[in-house]
Formats: sequence, structure tokens, C-alpha cells
Amino acid sequence: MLYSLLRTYLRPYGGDLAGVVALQLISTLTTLYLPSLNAEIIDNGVAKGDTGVVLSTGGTMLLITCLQVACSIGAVYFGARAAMGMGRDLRGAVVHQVGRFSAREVGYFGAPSLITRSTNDVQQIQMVVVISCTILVAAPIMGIGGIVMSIRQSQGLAWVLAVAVPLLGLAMYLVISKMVPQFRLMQSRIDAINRVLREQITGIRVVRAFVRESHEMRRFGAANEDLAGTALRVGKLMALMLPMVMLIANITSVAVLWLGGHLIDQGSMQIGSLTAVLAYIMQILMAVMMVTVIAVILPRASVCAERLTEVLDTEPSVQASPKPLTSWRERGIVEMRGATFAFPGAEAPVLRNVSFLAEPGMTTAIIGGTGSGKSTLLNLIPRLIDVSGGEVRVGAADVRVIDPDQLRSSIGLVPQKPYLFSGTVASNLRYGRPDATDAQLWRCLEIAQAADFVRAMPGGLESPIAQGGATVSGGQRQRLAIARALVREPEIYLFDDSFSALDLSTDARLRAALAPVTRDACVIIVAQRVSTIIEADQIIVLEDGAIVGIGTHAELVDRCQTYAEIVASQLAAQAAS
Ligand SMILES: Nc1ncnc2c1ncn2[C@@H]1O[C@H](COP(=O)(O)OP(=O)(O)OP(=O)(O)O)[C@@H](O)[C@H]1O
Repeated sequence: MLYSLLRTYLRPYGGDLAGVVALQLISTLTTLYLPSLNAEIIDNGVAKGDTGVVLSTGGTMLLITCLQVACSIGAVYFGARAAMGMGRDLRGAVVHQVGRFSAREVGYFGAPSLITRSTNDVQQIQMVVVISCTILVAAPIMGIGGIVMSIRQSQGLAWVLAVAVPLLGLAMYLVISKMVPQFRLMQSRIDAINRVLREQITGIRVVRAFVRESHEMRRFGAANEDLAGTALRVGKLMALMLPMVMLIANITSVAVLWLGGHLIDQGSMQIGSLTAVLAYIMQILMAVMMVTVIAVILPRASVCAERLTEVLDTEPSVQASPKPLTSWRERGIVEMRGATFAFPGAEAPVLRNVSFLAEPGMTTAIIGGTGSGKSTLLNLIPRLIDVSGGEVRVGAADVRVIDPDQLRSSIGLVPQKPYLFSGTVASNLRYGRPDATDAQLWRCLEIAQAADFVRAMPGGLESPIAQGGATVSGGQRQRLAIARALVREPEIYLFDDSFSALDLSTDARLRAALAPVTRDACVIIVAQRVSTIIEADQIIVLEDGAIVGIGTHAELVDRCQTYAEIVASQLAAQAAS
């Protein structure tokens, strides 16, 4: 998976990668050439007292070193450019794909995991590319070249290499084979600690309110200990690697010196060749070390590639039609015909055979117990989810054949948990209509009963809003979200329990102000309070995902037992208070 991901996303950077290969090739070959020149200085310059050879060969070495440095810098530059470009493209592709997901896919992966995947996981893959660009070319050339060059210098010492290289390879294999499972474990430990931390930060008020700080500290402590323990095991294995390499390198050097000394004594080898062989041995061992670095980071990157491919290969369940309708008649009519919806894997459908018609100029209210499917029903209209059976129509067309952007721009949705973005009051209100004037914003704030508190804010329309709307109260957030939907002037308004955080008098004033503005629009209101919907043209009563009553308040009180019970329970509650 890592390979196919890299092949796809590195393709546009073929030129940069070719540059890396060429420059690394030159850099590594020059590194290999230097010990031979050093041998030349010792054997033909120092040993024979020829200063000319020392100076001219030394000068050549200096030039070659400069070339090597220039090539290494160039290789790092091109490698980083390819890796960063690939990372940017991959991150962009993942975020674009997540943008196409419906609530179903987002729910399946979970928001925290999608964020980790598009940031940390992409970073791991980027790191593999950066390191591979340096190592994958250099290591084989340095390793094989080092062996060839040292045999060229002295065949008598070749068998030392024949023992040392496999021995080092075996030692590395043993350490890495212990390390790989620890790395996999570490990735899941990082996931676990992220999960605990996110939960604790998001739910901090609940933790404090229920005095569960010490329990949560213990929970975090356990996750922290797990991660630290795994990291320590990996660290110990890593710490073992360098001394092990140095031990094998030093034993090899001693063997080469001992054998080389004998060969020099016999006159079959020169002292310069011996120093060159020693340098090549170090280079060969370096090459083996480099390969092990790749072997260490690959498993982690493979896990990340699997996670990213899973996101990229997931087909969104809500897809635009191949030939989407961009204009359709009667944009303000909402109709459901036998609409059924089941969450994936769920045994029973959440909505069953729901049919109704909501027309422009009409207010349709939906009421029902908790979990009866009210929000799910509303989410079907802007295609945040798609029906499992039946049909949802807006105007003359099935929502599945309408261009999703066009469909959604005809709808003003106020979700049950309204979300405000970091910015200002004005930037949030203009979210669905960037060209709205200040006067229009104030008008919508007046209708949403939000003008007074916005006026009281130090900056008015330009007052800052924190991420998620954390700096305003629940009721204020709800009213700003209502104003945001009004600014759009859509044909269809969907209010998902949008008046629940308002007191009764604000609720009544808001509905009174809303009536003239939404006169020609189709309004669908999900509500808990009967008082909010008492004047609706039609009320739909939902129970366990099915419609059990449909009509006006007066009709339903007589005809629908579920509705009559809701009314009775709320009247009793009012009387008690
Ligand atoms: N992502 C999900 N996966 C599985 N089941 C879900 C999911 N979201 C909601 N449900 C289930 O679907 C049912 C209907 O949920 P929905 O949010 O539509 O109810 P609701 O009538 O709006 O409730 P409330 O009045 O509490 O907001 C509930 O039983 C809920 O448990």
C-alpha cells in the first residue's frame, strides 16, 4: 500500500527524484574515491617524501570534497522539495475526500482519527521520502562500491569483509525484528493517548462537575505509562544498535590491522592501501546502518499508508448524480414518499415509510420523543444522508438528481448543535452569503432576537467569535445560527430544535418576527415544546421513526394519542411549575 501510494503521489515529482538520484550518485562515488586518493598520498607522497604528489593529490581531494558537498546539498534540496510537495498533495487529497464524505462516513472514521490521518500520518510518509532520498541511492552504492574498492586495494583482506558484513546484517536483523512489533504497538499507544486526552479536554466541564479529576488522571496516567513503556523498549533496542555496530566495526578494524600488518611485513601490501581498506570498511558498515534506518521507519509508514488509503478508497455514500440538475421547478416544495433510513449495521431502520408534503408559505412542525428520528428526517432534505428506501423530493425533482451545491443553497439549515467558526459575528453571518450588507445582517439579527446582545458586544458586528462559538452562550449561539440562515434568504428553512435554548417569551417574539420573512418559504421546524409549534399549518408526530399523526394542533389533540400525551405532559409540567 505504501508503494502504490508513493507511486501515485510522487509521479509529478519525477524530475526532482531524478535530480536526487544523479546528485546522490556523484556524491557517493566521490566519497568512495577519497580513501584511494588518501592511499596514494601515503604510499607515493609521504612514504617517498614527494611533496609534489602530496600537494597535487591533496588539491584533487579538496576539489572532490567541494563537489561532494555541493551534490549533497543539491540532493537534500530536491529530495525535500519532492517530499514536501508529495505531502502537500496527499494531505490535499485526503482533506478533499473528507469534504465529500457524508455524516455516515465521518461517523465511521470519527473526526479525531480523520484529523490525525490528514496530519500526522501524512507526515510519517513524508519522512520516509526524505530519508529514502538520501539513503536508498547512497547505501547500495556505498556498500557494494566499498566492497569492490577494498578488494581492489587488497584481495588478501577480502575474507574479513566476507565475515563482517553478514555478521552485521544478522545482528541488525535480530534487533529490528524485535523493534517492528514495538513500533506498531507505539502507533496504537499514541492513538490511545490522543483519544483519552481529546475526551478529557472536550469533556472538562463534565469531569469537574462530577468530580472525576482523579479518575481521569489515573486513566491518562495508565495510557501515558503504556506509551512511555513501549517507547522505552524501543529506545533500549535502538541504544543497542550503535554499540553493536561499533563493536563489530572495531573487531573488523583490529582484524584488518592485524592481517594487514602481516601482509605489509611480507611486502605484499602497502601501508596506504591498509588505511584505504580501513576507511572502506567504515563506509560499508555505514551503508548497512543506513539500510537499517529505513527498515526501522518503514513499518510505521506502512501502517500510516494503510490508514490513508482506507480514507482515499472510501466512496462517499452521498454522491452527486453524473448529470446533476442545476435548475428545477417549485424549489420551495419538500416532499417525502415512503422515505426509509437505516444507519449502516443497525438492525432496525431509524425512519420507516415517512410520507408528507410541505409547501411554500406553510409551516410544518415535527414533534416526537427523544430518538424518534426527527433530526435524521431533517438531514435527508439537504442530502447530508441519503434514504435507504423511498424518495425525498424538493420541488419537481428527487434530491439525488439535483446538483448538491444548488440543492443546499436553496436551504437554510439551523442544526440542533449550531456551530460558529472562529472569526467575527459578521464573518459568521456572511458564511452562506459573503456579499450581504451590514444593514441586511442587522435586519436578520433583529428577527433572530440577537441584535440587542450583538449591539452590547464591544465590537458590534466585528466582535470576535471563538472557535465553535465558545465565547457566546448556548441561546446566543442558537440565535446567531438562526440569523445566519436568514441572511441566505433560502426557499426552504429547516430549524432543528432551534428554539429549545430560548425562554418562552423570546421564542414567541422570534416566531412572530420570523413569520413575515418566511411568508413565501417552506418552513420545517423540529421542536420539543408544543407552544413553539401550536400555530403550525401541519404537525407531524413521529414515534420510533414512523409517522403516527399528521394535522393541525386541534386535529391532533383529538385524533392522535401520542400527540395528546405530549400536550398533556407539557401542560402538567407547566401547571406544576
Ligand atoms: N450515527 C449514528 N449511528 C447509529 N445510530 C444513530 C446515529 N445517529 C443517530 N442514531 C440513532 O438514530 C435514532 C434517531 O436519532 P435522531 O437524532 O434523528 O433523533 P431525534 O428524534 O432528533 O432525537 P432528539 O430529540 O434527542 O434530538 C436514535 O435512536 C439514535 O440512537
